[in-house]
Amino acid sequence: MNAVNKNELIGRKASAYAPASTGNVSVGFDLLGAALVRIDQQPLGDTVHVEFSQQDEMINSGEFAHVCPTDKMQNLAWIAYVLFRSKLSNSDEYPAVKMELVKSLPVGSGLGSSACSVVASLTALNRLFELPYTDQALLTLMGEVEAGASGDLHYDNVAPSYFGGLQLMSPHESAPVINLPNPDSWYWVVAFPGFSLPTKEAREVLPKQVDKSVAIYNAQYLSAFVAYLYQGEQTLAAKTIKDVIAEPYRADLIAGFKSSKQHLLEQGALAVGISGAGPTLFALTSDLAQAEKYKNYLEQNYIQQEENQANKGFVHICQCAIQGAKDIELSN
Ligand SMILES: Nc1ncnc2c1ncn2[C@@H]1O[C@H](COP(=O)(O)OP(=O)(O)O)[C@@H](O)[C@H]1O
Ligand SMILES: N[C@@H](CCOP(=O)(O)O)C(=O)O
Repeated sequence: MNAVNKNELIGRKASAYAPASTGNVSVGFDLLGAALVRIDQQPLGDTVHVEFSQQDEMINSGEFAHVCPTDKMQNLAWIAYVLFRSKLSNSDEYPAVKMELVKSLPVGSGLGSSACSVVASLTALNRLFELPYTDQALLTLMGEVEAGASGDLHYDNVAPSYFGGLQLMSPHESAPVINLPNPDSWYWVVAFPGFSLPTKEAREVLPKQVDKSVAIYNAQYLSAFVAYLYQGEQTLAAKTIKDVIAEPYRADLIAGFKSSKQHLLEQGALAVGISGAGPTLFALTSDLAQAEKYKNYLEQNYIQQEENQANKGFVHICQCAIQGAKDIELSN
């Protein structure tokens, strides 16, 4: 491409919205994740707008812009862009990029906030550059950037945020994710208490090895969960959600988690667990009226009410989002 054509690209725009996700879903540590959509259809995720421009530029906007690093080289959305570009064989043929990250999720929340920025950024860029990367290549880039933030490679946030649905990571590189049947009868009540728990920190408390009995329980719960979903037994599947790997070590890091979990299970919740690495709690029910009750309870009892918090807590009723960033089209 010659210089004139390069200039002609200036002003071309693309955008992407990446939904929040809940990693692990308790029963599949680092292997299972669900994309989330609020039932009131309000956004719960990040949006990225990109545009070919004369010079590189990055701006943060949105409700949680204040929690984003101001130095663009520290911002995962921009780090993703640098990696995206570094692996393009014809990178020199394209102009600079102006990026706006509309940050709608708190950081260190357990809702895949870092993944949202990475997925929205790479999806928007792939559109802007006219799809140089396949889904699989893009997923690999997403995993690489996410690993830089959390300390370990795990796809359980980026995969659902990009593809939507309830995604199980496959051991086969050629088909890295399995889209499980969508548990459409479930309402996910997600409560972010208003304080952050960095994923890196929540991974450091986990033991490096697990007992044989724990490995067997984990295999039993996860395999039964998947089998029930394929049998259409969504309630049984939800009741099979149990975390024997991370929750025993992380629960004490999250003020109010144990008491809220006990209360919600007594009220009939199908499952209650830590969303991702926490501190967000999720509770499942197939009854919307119950979901509203859990929401009220969590607003009163799980959300931290202190003044001067950097983040405000929130509780939302969600469902598993069918669409991820890949299929959500935004008008610029
Ligand atoms: N755009 C971004 N969105 C979220 N986190 C970001 C972003 N850019 C840089 N970061 C940094 O990456 C780290 C993400 O923390 P992490 O606990 O993994 O978040 P989460 O669990 O919410 O995904 C934080 O140190 C945060 O400051
Ligand atoms: N599998 C990861 C999930 C981290 O999710 P996040 O939303 O807290 O970043 C883990 O449990 O560490």
